[in-house]
Amino acid sequence: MNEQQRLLAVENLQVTFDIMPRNAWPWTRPQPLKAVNNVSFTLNEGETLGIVGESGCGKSTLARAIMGMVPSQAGKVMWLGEDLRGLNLKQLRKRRQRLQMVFQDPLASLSPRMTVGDIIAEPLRTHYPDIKGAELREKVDAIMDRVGLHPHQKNRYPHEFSGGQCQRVGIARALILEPKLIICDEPVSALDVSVQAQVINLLKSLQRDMGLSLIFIAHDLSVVKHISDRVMVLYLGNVAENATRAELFANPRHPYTQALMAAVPIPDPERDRANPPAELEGDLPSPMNSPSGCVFRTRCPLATDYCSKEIPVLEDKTGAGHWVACHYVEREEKLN
Ligand SMILES: Nc1ncnc2c1ncn2[C@@H]1O[C@H](COP(=O)(O)OP(=O)(O)OP(=O)(O)O)[C@@H](O)[C@H]1O
Repeated sequence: MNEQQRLLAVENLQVTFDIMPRNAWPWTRPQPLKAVNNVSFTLNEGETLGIVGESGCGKSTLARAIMGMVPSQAGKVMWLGEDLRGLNLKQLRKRRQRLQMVFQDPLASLSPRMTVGDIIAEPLRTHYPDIKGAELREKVDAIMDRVGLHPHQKNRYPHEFSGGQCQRVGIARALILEPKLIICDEPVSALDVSVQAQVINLLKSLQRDMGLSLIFIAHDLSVVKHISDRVMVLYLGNVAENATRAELFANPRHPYTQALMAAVPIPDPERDRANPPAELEGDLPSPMNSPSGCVFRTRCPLATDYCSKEIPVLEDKTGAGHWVACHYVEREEKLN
């Protein structure tokens, strides 16, 4: 590790929901749905981690579990060396000043009855009630200006703004407490393609100028490519692969990552055009009934009998931080 400070270390995090089957008898027991299974990763100050995977693979649940918005049953969420899972709500609220979230649906995540100025000021009012009047207005104006909104728009309501502008309001609200990390849960997937690039560029410039760390969640590898330092691929609540952006895009190793790449026709000079990876077939299995052994085996072109018996360990296959959970990806030490 370099000199950067370790902000977040998620260790073997597990989130299970108890689900009542449809048309269940009153005496039926709820069934466990493993949404996040033994997920581990680290994030340093100033770093951006992209998290990708199909719909339902546990990205949002992971984000919410880190924030303490859904309960996790096992593991650790080490934030600046302290396990957030061991804190009570009051302590957690205090830590959340430095740990903010931006949500997928910009309009739905903003209160329709509040002006955008009040929405942006609310976290400051809650955490620092002494800041008011001109000082509060100045802070709101400055942050609106920083995210590309005109401060004179602060008396308007969210429905008067476009989707992209609402997302800027959401980002301003997250920024006003000067966080160290913002978890962006699919912040651009509800936006038009032309607006997506603007919001991604805004986040990139904020990250650079303010030394922020970001966790950027998306379905699409092409979206995280432009913003991430590292990329983690999730499948059915499990980490399939985690590598630097350059490594992952030049040399995707897990068959699931390869299939995701094949599904997104991005013009990419690093891709091997002669041997394109196979596209993904079939649907994501239900997390209430995960396949035994390797969870990806039912859709994997490499799967053998062995994969149904043994769970692959997430292993650094290069010795240089390219983590893959697959029995058939060979270890190959990188000689530096
Ligand atoms: N509050 C909840 N109660 C029960 N099950 C839940 C809850 N939240 C999520 N799930 C289930 O957990 C699994 C993971 O869902 P999650 O929303 O985290 O996936 P995702 O990868 O973020 O999907 P998307 O990209 O569609 O948002 C899904 O099977 C989902 O139905």
